[in-house]
Amino acid sequence: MHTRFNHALASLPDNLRSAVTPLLSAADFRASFSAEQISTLCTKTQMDQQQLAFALLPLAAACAWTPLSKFNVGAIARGASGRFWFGANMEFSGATMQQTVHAEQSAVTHAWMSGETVLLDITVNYTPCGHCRQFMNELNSGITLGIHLPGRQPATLGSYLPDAFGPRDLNITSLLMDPVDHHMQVQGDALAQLALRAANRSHAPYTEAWSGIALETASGRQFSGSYAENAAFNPSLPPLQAALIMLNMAGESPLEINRAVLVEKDAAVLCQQQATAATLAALGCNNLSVIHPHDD
Ligand SMILES: O=c1ccn([C@H]2C[C@H](O)[C@@H](CO)O2)c(=O)[nH]1
Ligand SMILES: [Zn+2]
Repeated sequence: MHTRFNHALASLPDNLRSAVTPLLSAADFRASFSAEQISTLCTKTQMDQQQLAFALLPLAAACAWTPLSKFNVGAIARGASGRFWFGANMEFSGATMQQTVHAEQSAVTHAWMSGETVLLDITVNYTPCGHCRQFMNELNSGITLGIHLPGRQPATLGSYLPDAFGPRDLNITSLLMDPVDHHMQVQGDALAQLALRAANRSHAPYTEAWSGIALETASGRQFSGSYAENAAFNPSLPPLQAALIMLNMAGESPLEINRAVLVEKDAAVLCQQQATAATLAALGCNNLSVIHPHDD
């Protein structure tokens, strides 16, 4: 089991701690539980799914990477598949504040990158900031997404974001988590192909500046991330952040990246390269290659 869970695990009720420890200890644990695992945990703890989500939040928050604030936010997104997806905030020393990942963005992106196509709700240990409310308004579940906070009545994103500005205001019908394929192609090794697949799945209906990245860590594992654009532009999540979320959820350190390949559409109106290189450099990785594919 990753040592980051030790402290949070000790704070859980006894029956939950004993039921969840073997799951956290699995070699392939990636900060997510299947519907079947959730139902077993509910039975063993006599909790319903929502009580369980609240009870698991300390484990999600234990995944936070917070060198700046030491303020650990945990989120758990629940997919239509019945899976629970952890999310946690990530901050980067030596980069800019804009590179920060919020826990809600982490949980949403974790689910999306893993193949979930609809989210039902999200449970968070603090109230979602305005930026996260706007980020989540890009989802295909829209304002019906459930929001669960400790000590509050369950509510919808719509009630937390009245008078919302969203994709429809810009006549966009393709929403975040809708499956897409941009059919770009590149030559290159396995890491380049992984980055390409991420770019082909990216959500960038406002600019069509599709991009994706793949990272290889010192242990040889590879992680990819797709760009997620937002109707309000600024809350967009760059591809590097999506890949860092996946790397972090899998229990790897952002300081152990050896190599990165960024795939971004040729002659696009945006450019991820400089910002990506700057944040990677802050994490000690100066080995970024960039590939510009063409449409097929
Ligand atoms: O909705 C929120 C608000 C803040 N944070 C994180 C961002 C930053 O890392 C830290 C302090 O704002 O908390 C979240 O993850 N979600
Ligand atoms: Zn936020």
